[in-house]
Amino acid sequence: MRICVINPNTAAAMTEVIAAAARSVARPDCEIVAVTSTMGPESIESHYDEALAVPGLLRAIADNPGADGYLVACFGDPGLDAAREVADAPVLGIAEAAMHLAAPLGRTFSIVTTLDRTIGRAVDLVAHYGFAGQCGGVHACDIPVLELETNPATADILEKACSEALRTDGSDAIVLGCAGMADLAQRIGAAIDAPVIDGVAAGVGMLAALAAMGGRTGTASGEFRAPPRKRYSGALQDFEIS
Ligand SMILES: O=C(O)C[C@H]1NC(=O)NC1=O
Repeated sequence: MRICVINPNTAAAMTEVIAAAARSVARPDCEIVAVTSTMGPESIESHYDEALAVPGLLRAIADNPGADGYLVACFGDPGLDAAREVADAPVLGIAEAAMHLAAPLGRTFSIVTTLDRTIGRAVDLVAHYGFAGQCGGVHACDIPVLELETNPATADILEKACSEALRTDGSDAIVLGCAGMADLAQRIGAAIDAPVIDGVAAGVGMLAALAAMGGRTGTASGEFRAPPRKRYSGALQDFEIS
């Protein structure tokens, strides 16, 4: 089994964090291929960044054919539907996966993301995935994405934000709102004595289960079948990937 985990920003150091989290839960027979986008923003912290991250994500999928599943390792789940039209195997986003695995762990979960400007996107995804009744709230820890790895106080700040979120919302579990937080899930879970779900690990587990069940998208008649062929111009003139 092979699962392709794609960091849609261009920060290779963050991809290493993501890869380690993915491999920490992967089955022995599951190879994790970790990919860093080759074009687009160095981090994704706005709608603008999300939009500009999608071509690199789609290119990464097209350049890694034949995986049994693909994981979009960015909490905004950028380009998820387009990725499903291009991929030849199931595609999950880490926000989607984290919410699905947090739901059975209590009555409600809280999300702790990076900058407060990304809260709205997370709220939209909660509604989109059908968890509006189970998400007690979305909060920001106010650490920029690329500072998660460089700020020595990240773990303490995030632990405090998660503890505050549980108390404020009365929630039972935490969803970490950034792929760059993946290495802190277990430490924070122990510190606040509550389940803390990282979407990278959640996504790898769900994709492995889907692969074992023969799950697939992109059926000949389904919405996520290959897109119609057409010309693209300008910077996308040679962006032929399907
Ligand atoms: O939306 C966010 O703040 C987190 C999101 N941005 C990013 O570059 N990787 C992520 O997981």
